[in-house]
Amino acid sequence: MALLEVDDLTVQFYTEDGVVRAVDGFSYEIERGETFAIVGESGAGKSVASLSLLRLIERPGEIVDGEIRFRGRDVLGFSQDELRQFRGNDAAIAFQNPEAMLDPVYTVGEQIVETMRAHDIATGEAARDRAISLLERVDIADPESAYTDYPHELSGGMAQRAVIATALSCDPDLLILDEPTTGLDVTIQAQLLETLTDLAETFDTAIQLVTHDLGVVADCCDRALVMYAGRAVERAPVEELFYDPSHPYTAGLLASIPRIGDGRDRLPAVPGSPPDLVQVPTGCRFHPRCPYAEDVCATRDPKLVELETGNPVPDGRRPDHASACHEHTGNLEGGLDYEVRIVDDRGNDSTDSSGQDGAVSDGLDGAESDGQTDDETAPDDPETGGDHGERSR
Ligand SMILES: Nc1ncnc2c1ncn2[C@@H]1O[C@H](COP(=O)(O)OP(=O)(O)OP(=O)(O)O)[C@@H](O)[C@H]1O
Repeated sequence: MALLEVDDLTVQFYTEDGVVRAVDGFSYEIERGETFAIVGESGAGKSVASLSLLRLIERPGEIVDGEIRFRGRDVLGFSQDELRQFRGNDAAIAFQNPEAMLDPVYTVGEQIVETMRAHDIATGEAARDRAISLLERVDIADPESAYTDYPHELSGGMAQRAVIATALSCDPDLLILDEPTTGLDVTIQAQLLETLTDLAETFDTAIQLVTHDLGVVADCCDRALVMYAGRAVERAPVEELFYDPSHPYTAGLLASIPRIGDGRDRLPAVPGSPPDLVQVPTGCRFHPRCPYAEDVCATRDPKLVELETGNPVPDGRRPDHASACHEHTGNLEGGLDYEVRIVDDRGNDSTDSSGQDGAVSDGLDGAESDGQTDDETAPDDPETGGDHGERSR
């Protein structure tokens, strides 16, 4: 049994413009201890999907369908008491904006201790010691001093670490991190990602990482799900996603990551913008932006299918690699093959390609799992790809 199973999750917001289906029939699962990414452009529904896990969707929003199971328990059926226990003890969330999570009138230490007290984890001296050791675990240089600091006395990176320490204080099995590195300096970002990878291993904590930045995914995730207009369009182990993307949207996102040896002045982004979620396009939601769209794409909604079999992904089954594109159900007349050019740090090309017209992905140094992080290179070096967070938006 997976740690977390999400089946057919559907979340709506009732707005003046109409019903926004922010998450629509969304399914995935996370195993114990794994680092799983949900990636996509702004407005794809990543945060709404994450908030739903802790039942934090508020009016005018509502979870209208689907199931969320945590270690087999039905989260949507929890009583208020069970929910209170679940939040923090089983699953915790840390948002991009530390200011929104840390109360300015209490010290960092007081906030971590209070979280532990509220969840019956520790009180008094034991809570203080545990808080300081957590601040140390998230690599805050002087944890004793950070303990007595007010949030405004911490830098952005340190405040983000304090938020993560708070989220970890009740030893959750699942830590949800929503854009944890956005807005941070490249070097700090790389250090934080390293800390997260270490934490996941040491605490055996699963991480759901929400990001628009595929570079971040390459740095620290095991598997990833690409989300577009409320739906999963591709799911795969990270290496496979980078080296063998099977959805044109994923390939488009990959093409906008700067990389070593990239001589382009401007990085291509996926053309166009995400659809209005009140009135999503018919057929494949991505078809108006897709360079390969054929007639069938405008009329028929592609299901998420396993690439190996071409069959829909059964509920509760973890696919190796799945994609929601007519290409993989044989409905497209022309075939899609992306050219993937891997450029190593010596600038050598090794192109693995079946080649095709107008391939969009070319070069993926971010996928190399050689342990090298951006902090080993100059932050403003255009060849490091370190500022991909800004540019891939
Ligand atoms: N409180 C709300 N009221 C109305 N609609 C909302 C609300 N919150 C979210 N939405 C809708 O849900 C969609 C998905 O929002 P969500 O925040 O999950 O996107 P995201 O992928 O996390 O993007 P970002 O990275 O910008 O946060 C939005 O485009 C918006 O239409």
